[in-house]
Amino acid sequence: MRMISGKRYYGNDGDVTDVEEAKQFRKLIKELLGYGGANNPEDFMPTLLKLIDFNGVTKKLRSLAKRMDALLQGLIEEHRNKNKEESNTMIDHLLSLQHADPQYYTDQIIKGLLLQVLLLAGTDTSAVTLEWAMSNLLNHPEVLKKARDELDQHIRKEDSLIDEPDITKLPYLQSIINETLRLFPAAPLLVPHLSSDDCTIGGYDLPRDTILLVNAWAIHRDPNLWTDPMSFKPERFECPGEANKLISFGLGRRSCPGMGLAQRTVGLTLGSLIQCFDWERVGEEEIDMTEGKGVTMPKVIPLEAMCKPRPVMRKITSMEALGNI
Ligand code: HEM
Repeated sequence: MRMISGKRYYGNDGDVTDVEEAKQFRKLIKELLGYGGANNPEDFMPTLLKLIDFNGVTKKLRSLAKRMDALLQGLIEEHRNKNKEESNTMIDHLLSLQHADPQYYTDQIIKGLLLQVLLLAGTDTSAVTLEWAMSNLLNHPEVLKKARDELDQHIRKEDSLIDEPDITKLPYLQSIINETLRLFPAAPLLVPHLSSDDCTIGGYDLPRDTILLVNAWAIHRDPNLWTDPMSFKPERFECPGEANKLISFGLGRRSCPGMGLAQRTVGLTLGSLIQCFDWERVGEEEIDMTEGKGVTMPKVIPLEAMCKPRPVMRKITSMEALGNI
């Protein structure tokens, strides 16, 4: 949200911009993601069940949409009334596009882009992938060490931090992300598709207008496709072509348009966490890897870990304190 609106909504109360607004935002996002993963019987018997609003989902969704719309409209108005020189957020940029092309960039379109593309499709997917990646690393210290060695070898200067161009030159870090997306895809059933015509998939005849869910989670663990599928082994991606078997971002025309951005942000954040801190589990026992419900497959038990700054971090913070950065 800091990129989108310049406000911080997550963290401790002392860190967020407006405690009440932050609480309201977090509650709305949680509700929204919960409904995204819900199996709604109305989708399967629309005519009959919609009439009686079978389990009240439609009503709850309408109320949720109204509250979310009001929050986003409030943010747009705040930015509209702000001094443009002071602010450089995504809302500001979308408002300047509105200025140039008011017919297309209406408030409605801006709210849709903010909510669906940036917040729903872009944020939680990348955040849960990072959490699963860190959990895997903490359960496999030898992999964590290998990743740290790769980073230290590549970034030799002791006061330099990993930057975006480094990511493509860190194949082991990339393999860790691929292996995380294989075992814990952030969209395990991708996004529901609807057949626009009669078709045959995998020997099954699908009439037009059938909802089709692709079980990426199961395909990524299929022993006919992967050797030792249940084990976390980033090295498997050293074999050319293995990464092409992943469908964590979907395939074809409706595949994820944010794939490049996600790979950069997850790579840069994970690389920075490994480069800047030494990590350990809180206790002796392994991190629990049980998957929870929800459209982006969160962990049932959120990750908790201990970290200690590495020398590069200490160097950079002391240079910062001296005003050299
Ligand atoms: C690790 C991070 C991410 C994962 C695993 C992921 C995965 C996916 C998947 C599986 C789909 C559906 C593809 C299909 O059904 O065939 C999708 C769609 C989409 N993603 Fe992502 N995504 C991620 C990050 C992002 C980011 C950062 C953005 C944008 C900022 C984004 C924007 C979208 C949009 C707009 C769609 C809908 C595309 C359409 O319906 O045509 N995603 N994503």
